[in-house]
Amino acid sequence: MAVLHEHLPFPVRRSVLSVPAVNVRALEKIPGLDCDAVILDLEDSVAPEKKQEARDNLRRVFSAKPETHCEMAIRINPQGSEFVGADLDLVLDLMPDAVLLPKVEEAHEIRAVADILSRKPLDRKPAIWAMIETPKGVLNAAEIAAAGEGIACLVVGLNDLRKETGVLPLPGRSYFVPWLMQVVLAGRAHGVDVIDSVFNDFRDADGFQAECEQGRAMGFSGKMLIHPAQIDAANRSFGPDPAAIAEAEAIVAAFSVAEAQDLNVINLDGKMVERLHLVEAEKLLTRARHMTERKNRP
Ligand SMILES: CC(C)(COP(=O)(O)OP(=O)(O)OC[C@H]1O[C@@H](n2cnc3c(N)ncnc32)[C@H](O)[C@@H]1OP(=O)(O)O)[C@@H](O)C(=O)NCCC(=O)NCCSC(=O)C[C@H](O)C(=O)O
Ligand SMILES: [Mg+2]
Repeated sequence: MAVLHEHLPFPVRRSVLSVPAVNVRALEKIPGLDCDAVILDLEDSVAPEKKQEARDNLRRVFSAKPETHCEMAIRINPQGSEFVGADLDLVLDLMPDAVLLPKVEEAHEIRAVADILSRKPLDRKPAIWAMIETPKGVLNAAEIAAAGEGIACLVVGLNDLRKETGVLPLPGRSYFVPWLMQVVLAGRAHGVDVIDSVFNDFRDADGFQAECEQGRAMGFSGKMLIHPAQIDAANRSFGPDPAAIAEAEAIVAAFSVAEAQDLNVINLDGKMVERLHLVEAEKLLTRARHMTERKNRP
């Protein structure tokens, strides 16, 4: 699983595609998709009477020992549901890169799952990702991000949040923006990655592009997706663009000359550039190199 990610000092999660675990045809497509991560969904996209069939499908997927280019997360059913025990047993058997918990509202939910994962002696434990998709989840996002114990990513779920709050889906997600920013701030404060919500109308390419750009501007690392047609636009929007790469290269070059060695701030073409920008530039170039390597892999 996720072989290229292991060589990266930080994750790349521009495009995080949800694939219903009950849909065999969709599961078979994963190796050919250029997304950074896949969420194998046992929750909302799987009817109650199909949950076991969906788990069996995932056993087959993992028995093929997939060495995919992307992270593999399994989204389990909510804690307290009749399905979660069997879902967690599956996670312990299959050892995906991450387990995604839906509708998380309090930090103890993260710790409970971390505790279950820690009962099995494992070299490498699945990371814990949390869906923030209820009013309480948004209010407690900082506490959830600070739960420690393997929490690695917050994923916003606006479908549930709309259902729970009655806030209307207006253009530009106007009334959701403060809550989205609250999740971004919570994640960034605690070194936890943040992924924007799905965009349901997968045939509306312009609307999707606009929402990716908005998510990028808000500070999200990437977007949860529902359809393969959304992958390229998400990769473009959340990946470094050519202008940003050129700027990063100029910053690295400017700081590498002998006269800049003992300077913390320099003048680069009339703009103040500090060493913190150098760190950012180096990170961006590493990300860009990783993406090019992945595109060029055989
Ligand atoms: C939305 C869909 C049901 C549409 O599916 P379909 O009608 O099959 O679309 P297409 O005919 O356009 O599909 C073309 C081919 O692409 C494959 N496909 C489609 N979706 C996926 C996918 N997600 N992963 C992999 N492959 C996919 C189809 O099989 C077609 O293949 P082929 O027949 O060979 O041409 C469907 O896209 C879908 O089910 N999407 C995912 C739904 C899902 O995962 N829902 C849960 C996540 S959303 C969420 O979590 C919300 C959150 O909780 C919140 O509260 O906001
Ligand atoms: Mg949801």
